[in-house]
Amino acid sequence: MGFFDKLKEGLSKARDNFFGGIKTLFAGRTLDDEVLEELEEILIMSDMGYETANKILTELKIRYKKDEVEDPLILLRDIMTENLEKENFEENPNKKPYVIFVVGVNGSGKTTTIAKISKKYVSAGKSVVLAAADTFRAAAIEQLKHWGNKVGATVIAHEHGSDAAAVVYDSLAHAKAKNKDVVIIDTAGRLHTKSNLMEELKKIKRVIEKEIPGGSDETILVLDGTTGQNGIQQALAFKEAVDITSVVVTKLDGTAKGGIAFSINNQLNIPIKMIGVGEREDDLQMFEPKNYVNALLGVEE
Ligand SMILES: Nc1nc2c(ncn2[C@@H]2O[C@H](COP(=O)(O)OP(=O)(O)OP(=O)(O)O)[C@@H](O)[C@H]2O)c(=O)[nH]1
Repeated sequence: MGFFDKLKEGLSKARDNFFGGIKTLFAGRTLDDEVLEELEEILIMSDMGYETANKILTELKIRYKKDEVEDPLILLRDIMTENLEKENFEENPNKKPYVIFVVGVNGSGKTTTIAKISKKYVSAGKSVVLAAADTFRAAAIEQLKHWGNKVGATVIAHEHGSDAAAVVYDSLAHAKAKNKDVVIIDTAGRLHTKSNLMEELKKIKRVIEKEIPGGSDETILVLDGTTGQNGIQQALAFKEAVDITSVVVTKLDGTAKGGIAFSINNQLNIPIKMIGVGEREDDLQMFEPKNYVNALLGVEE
């Protein structure tokens, strides 16, 4: 299956329940008040947030009149796509070691994401170090070792319960000493309290900044796409603690809504890097706004 077909299959719940209805709604009709009202309802229900839905509608009304478009669905597709486009920060993959700091609550899909990113680098001939800095959950270290073995990355781990920042320090020292290309840092998704977790992440950030000029190259937040507005609140807390550079949204196959991507872009103002649309490893794809919107709306192009 090609990646667009996978994306389409993964987003079928969101398309069947919300966005796909727009195609039927628009079919053979002009965009009168009745149609626009129904569209507004669909957009708001999809989890994209009231403000974003209104922004898209306003733009649609203006451009529909001005551009004299033939197919309003394509115009809507373009406006939704523009709404998701956000310039990604500049990656400098030749910097050594290139440091990727990964955060997110337990179960969001952090491990799957780290495995996928590691594999990408190893396949490109780069040496990868994985830092097992989730020392709180016993199984997390084993899980990371398993993935390290599978993809061919070195895993630096201490004992369960040890200081997470020390694991990060050792991983960076190892990478520098052995001239490794990439360091990916796995972190805890839960500690005794939320403030403990944020303090631990800040401490790790300080260690990275001390050891690597300019700090981490990327700080990725992994977010479960089925959590809706709760997930956005969660993301704000992480953003405040560690300056997120991009978001990976997982489990989009498990949501009937799918508007969360728009909320991330607009409410959090952070670009989306990848999306997960299934449990298999190759279901985590680079995020392409136009493909995403085409798959949601059922537009073939
Ligand atoms: N349906 C679906 N499941 C996913 C996706 N991404 C991850 N999962 C599943 O979600 C579960 C949690 O993923 P992990 O990668 O283990 O998550 P984690 O954040 O590392 O969680 P902990 O190990 O608990 O910290 C696993 O069962 C994954 O297979 C996705 O895009 N779609």
